[in-house]
Amino acid sequence: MLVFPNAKLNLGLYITSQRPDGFRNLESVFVPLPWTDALEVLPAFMGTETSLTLTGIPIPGELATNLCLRAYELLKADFDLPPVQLHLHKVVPIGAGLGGGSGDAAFALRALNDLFVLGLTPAALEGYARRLGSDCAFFIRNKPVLAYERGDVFEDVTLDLTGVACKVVYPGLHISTAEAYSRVQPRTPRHELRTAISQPLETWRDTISNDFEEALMPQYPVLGEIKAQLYAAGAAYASLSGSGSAVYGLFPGQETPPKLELAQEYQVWDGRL
Ligand SMILES: C[C@@](CO)(OP(=O)(O)O)[C@H](O)COP(=O)(O)OP(=O)(O)OC[C@H]1O[C@@H](n2ccc(N)nc2=O)[C@H](O)[C@@H]1O
Ligand SMILES: Nc1ncnc2c1ncn2[C@@H]1O[C@H](COP(=O)(O)OP(=O)(O)O)[C@@H](O)[C@H]1O
Repeated sequence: MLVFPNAKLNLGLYITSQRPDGFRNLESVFVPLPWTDALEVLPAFMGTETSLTLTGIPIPGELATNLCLRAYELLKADFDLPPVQLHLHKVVPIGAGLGGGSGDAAFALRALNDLFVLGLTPAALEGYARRLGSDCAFFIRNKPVLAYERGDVFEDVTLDLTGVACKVVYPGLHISTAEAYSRVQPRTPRHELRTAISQPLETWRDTISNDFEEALMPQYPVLGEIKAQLYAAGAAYASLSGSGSAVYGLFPGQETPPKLELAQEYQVWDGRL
């Protein structure tokens, strides 16, 4: 079975309070971004052990800690799964605020559920996904949602960005999510996100923000520079995604996003949501 785990963007991100479990409560709108990895999930050859092979962007950390294998082990603890042969071709930048690893984990759960006919409901899959990372549960629904608490409790949101031209710029800084959180002081959001997101996209520039920007932009000026370039090029809305370091711009009404003069080592995704 071949699946294509996509990335996500955060439209607004407010870190509202510290939780007793060490995590922060947040408010954010998550939307799928069709920048994808490719993940193949097959039953292993008879007599062979579970394996994971990797191509594409190198993934830091031990192979055993890869979220695809962790997803398999999590289900194996509850179901009599046979050994599997996994192959991940990594395309989505890592440590970019695009949830690439979380998407792999959620798509691995979904693929294993389908391949071995486990009969898990979307709600049950979300439960497993939550145990692999705060962001993972979103990728089970994989449609725009308002996210709360650890980023794993959702409310539906009326938002149709289908076809909106989008540019994502990844300047190659790997920012650790835990470190980024440690730099932010939780506070009450200045605008109500549910109300702001329901207004025309052109108003978001004044009403929707990401708390990580204030915390990270002084140390990494390149993030603010890319955001300014996206606005100068005509973006109706531009922001850091998640805890960075990817910055995106939305260009409604345009066929394709405009070209930008960027440093060569930056990775760019141009497309439509
Ligand atoms: C910031 C966000 C916004 O969507 O995305 P990314 O920038 O990572 O894509 C997420 O909250 C990232 O979720 P995820 O990447 O799954 O984080 P996890 O693995 O669960 O946690 C990594 C670390 O981030 C911190 N953390 C994460 C989520 C949360 N609600 N509060 C936290 O304080 C904790 O220090 C935790 O140890
Ligand atoms: N399949 C995977 N793809 C990417 N990162 C992974 C994967 N499995 C584990 N990781 C670990 O997850 C971290 C990055 O997660 P990712 O979701 O790509 O970034 P972000 O948190 O910025 O959205 C890295 O430390 C990486 O080692």
